[in-house]
Amino acid sequence: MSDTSRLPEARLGELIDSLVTQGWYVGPSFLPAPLCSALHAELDDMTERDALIAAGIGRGDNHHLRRDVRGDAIRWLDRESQAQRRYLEAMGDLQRALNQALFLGLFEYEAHFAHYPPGAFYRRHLDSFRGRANRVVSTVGYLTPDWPSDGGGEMVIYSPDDDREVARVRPEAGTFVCFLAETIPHEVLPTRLPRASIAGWFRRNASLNGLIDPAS
Ligand SMILES: O=C(O)CCC(=O)C(=O)O
Ligand SMILES: [Fe+2]
Repeated sequence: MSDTSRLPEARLGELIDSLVTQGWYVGPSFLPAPLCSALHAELDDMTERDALIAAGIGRGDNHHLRRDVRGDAIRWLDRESQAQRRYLEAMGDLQRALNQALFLGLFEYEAHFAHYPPGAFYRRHLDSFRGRANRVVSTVGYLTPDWPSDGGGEMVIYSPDDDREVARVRPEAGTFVCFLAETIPHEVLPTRLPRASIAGWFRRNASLNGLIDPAS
């Protein structure tokens, strides 16, 4: 893996402009290729070792499995590998850039690996409900190289205003997507191939029923 995981200033600027004007950003070749392949190898290894857990929906007591809604298996990043630390460092750069440009007051980032086996999908949803949770900005980094055009598994982004499809993203290694968690509906179409990604969220400190920043 190369030495640096720093994100180029120009790409960060492009991302911020796009978030401001349309609420979402899609950046092909945004993440360094050596970093993606190290993370991909790590996720493959976790899949083989059965170290992933079926993803659910909802938070806290409301958490439950819904295979009719989402079919991925996940594992939260824990800084155990150099590749994870580099990815999180890059997200730290992004967090600083977002806070400086947009005064979002983001204070924390949480992220999980996600493996979608063939046939899996994630129905249309929002990552955060208005006025409830504290996820402000969503990110997805894709890890599978040479994704074919008939591989399925695209991420579809919808307009918050009129529900029209505004983007369809092939989950190709290096591509990075970022959007406003409370307003941008999106979904993952059924994938034909095993699909590898890291989904993450920048959070703002939120107070709920007198609890500061309740656990997710
Ligand atoms: O993997 C993707 O393209 C999106 C995943 C997603 O929407 C989520 O995990 O909330
Ligand atoms: Fe999502």
